[in-house]
Amino acid sequence: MTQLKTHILFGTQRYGTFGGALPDNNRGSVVAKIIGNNVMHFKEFNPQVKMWVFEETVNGRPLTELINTQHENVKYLPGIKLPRNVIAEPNLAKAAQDATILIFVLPHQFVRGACKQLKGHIMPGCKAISLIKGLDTDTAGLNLLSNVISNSLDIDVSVLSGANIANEVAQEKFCETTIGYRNRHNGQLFYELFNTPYFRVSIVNDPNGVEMCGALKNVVAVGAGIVDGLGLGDNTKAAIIRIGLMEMIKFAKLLDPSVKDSTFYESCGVADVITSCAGGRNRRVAKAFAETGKPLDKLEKEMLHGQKLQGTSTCKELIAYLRDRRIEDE
Ligand SMILES: NC(=O)C1=CN([C@@H]2O[C@H](COP(=O)(O)OP(=O)(O)OC[C@H]3O[C@@H](n4cnc5c(N)ncnc54)[C@H](O)[C@@H]3O)[C@@H](O)[C@H]2O)C=CC1
Ligand SMILES: O=C(CO)COP(=O)(O)O
Repeated sequence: MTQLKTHILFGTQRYGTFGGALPDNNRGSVVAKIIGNNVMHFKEFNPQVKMWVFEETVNGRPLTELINTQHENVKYLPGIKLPRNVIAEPNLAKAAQDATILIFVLPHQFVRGACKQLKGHIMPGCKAISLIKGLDTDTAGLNLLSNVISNSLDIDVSVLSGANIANEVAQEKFCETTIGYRNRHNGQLFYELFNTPYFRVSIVNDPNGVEMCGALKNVVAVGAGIVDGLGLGDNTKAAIIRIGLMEMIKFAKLLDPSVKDSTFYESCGVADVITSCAGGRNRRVAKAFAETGKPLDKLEKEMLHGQKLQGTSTCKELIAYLRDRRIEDE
């Protein structure tokens, strides 16, 4: 309750949700649904949620206009009603205008571009949370996307990650998720914003651990997909999952020795590895790759509407990092 009073002193809060997604997986809209409902329950939150949507034409009309009139992302999340207080906005700077909280839910390759557009257009003291599962691929060396956002915009960035396949969350099937905070006050604020009876949030003071889990599990899921595509069986897949999790821990600690073991037992750790190796896109595309031998970019076009598979780009970053370290060590 102390937290709530403090928020009221700050005045009302506005939100910008950054993201959209593919037909079978729309993380941005799913999150907008959760937040749109939750802000109605706490009076320190402004009841209007602005959602930046990468604009496109659907049946001859702008997608944002369709969302705002039908309250449904008819292209990417058909059949799921969005709360009426969620307003789609095609202009990024306008969507972020007046926001005191920014939620980043977009594919990793667009983060730097979005930050560039946002620079100089956000409220002082604004705070952010990143739901992105991937690593920055634009610079040499490994870089967390929360750092990219934080350094570009000079704001505090928490992280949310977990076993959260978007379709299932959209249907309100029970799951857990993990928020990693740097600033406890912000962690608690984001707990209030995201927690629901079907989307149960835990908060931990290990943002780097939470973020690395979300990026690294994609690599394990690619391995699981290859095992499935080659028909190697469930025992082999279980071995990939077990060894993969151990390697995730080892790698995360190599990058940041302060990462906590306990984080890997949260939803962002073991649970996300399991769900991604069972039902995620990384697994699905890798399985098709092993089965058909088609080039990856062709499969990305066919199965991901041209978006990049996160597991493989993360793999490339990890290999380059390990290679550079070995060279330095020698
Ligand atoms: N889909 C899922 O089940 C989950 C996704 N996530 C994470 O959420 C983030 C977003 O993932 P998804 O919603 O699945 O999207 P996605 O990876 O399927 O990408 C498609 C989305 O990117 C948008 N887009 C295309 N061009 C763009 C541009 N130039 N700038 C900005 N956006 C553009 C499109 O509007 C489309 O909505 C990713 O980091 C993902 O790892 C996290 C948990 C679950
Ligand atoms: O992160 C996810 C589930 O938690 C979704 O994984 P994919 O990106 O492999 O679909």
